Amino acid sequence: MSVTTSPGDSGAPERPARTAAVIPAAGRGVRLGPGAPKALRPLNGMPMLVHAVRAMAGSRSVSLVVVVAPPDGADEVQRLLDAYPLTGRSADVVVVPGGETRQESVRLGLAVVPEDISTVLVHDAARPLVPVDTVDAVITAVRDGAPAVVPALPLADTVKQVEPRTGERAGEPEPVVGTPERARLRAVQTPQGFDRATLVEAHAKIALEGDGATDDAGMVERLGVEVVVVPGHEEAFKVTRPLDLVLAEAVLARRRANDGF
Ligand SMILES: Nc1ccn([C@@H]2O[C@H](COP(=O)(O)OP(=O)(O)OP(=O)(O)O)[C@@H](O)[C@H]2O)c(=O)n1
Ligand SMILES: C[C@](O)(CO)[C@H](O)COP(=O)(O)O
Repeated sequence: MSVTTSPGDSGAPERPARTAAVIPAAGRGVRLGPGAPKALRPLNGMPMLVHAVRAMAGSRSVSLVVVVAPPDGADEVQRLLDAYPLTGRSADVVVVPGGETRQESVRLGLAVVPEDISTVLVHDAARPLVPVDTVDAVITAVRDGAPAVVPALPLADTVKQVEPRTGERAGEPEPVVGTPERARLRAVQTPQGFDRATLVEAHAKIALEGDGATDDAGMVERLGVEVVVVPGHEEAFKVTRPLDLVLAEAVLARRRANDGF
């Protein structure tokens, strides 16, 4: 494991080390198609992961960022982060090797978060453009007492539940078996924010049971602990398929035009 401390605001007062952000970045990006691991692909010339690290470090509350690299790629990721140091503020950035699944990668990242840090964010490297206001809204809700917080948006599409065909009928059109009430559904984003002890317990339980979940809040739900929602942001979308890269470049071009950076 290696540690990089970025150059920070000279003379800025020390903040207590209370919020850490774990960034799982160990995925291959199969749905994005052939090429480098997804987190290392460039957006406006800078790796997606660096955008995500800066998005987390952009919150004044975040004092530690744990990047979970591909299992055999921690050194490469460390070199890359060294090449793109944080600008404007300081946070410690730590790189650890990840695992075979997102869940395992988060658990490995969480393992190096010091116990004196009470609030932990988990943020996909694949959501590089989340605005800092969304990050801060999640942190505030946790600090105000919620053990688990997710940013989320209402759905634009109607959602159907289907019954996959199996056996001789595999491949035939799937039958619809339900239409959940759209007004009560939310599309969940990251960063998801947690009381550290709750998240550690949730990951330990799921690992012990050999079970899986597609997001961290889902694991906490299984403890019977309440998860609450704060407003997400359309720019916090996940880069999953090739068209998402086009959208991400367009968002960055709009930011450059608006902010002149
Ligand atoms: N073994 C894994 C798998 C995923 N992730 C991370 O979890 C986040 C969300 O996962 P996803 O978007 O599904 O990324 P990939 O697994 O890379 O995508 P795909 O399923 O298309 O391969 C990403 O930042 C990804 O790097 C991880 O850290 N470790
Ligand atoms: C955590 C997540 O981004 C919340 O929407 C999502 O569940 C990750 O799913 P993926 O299939 O690993 O991209």
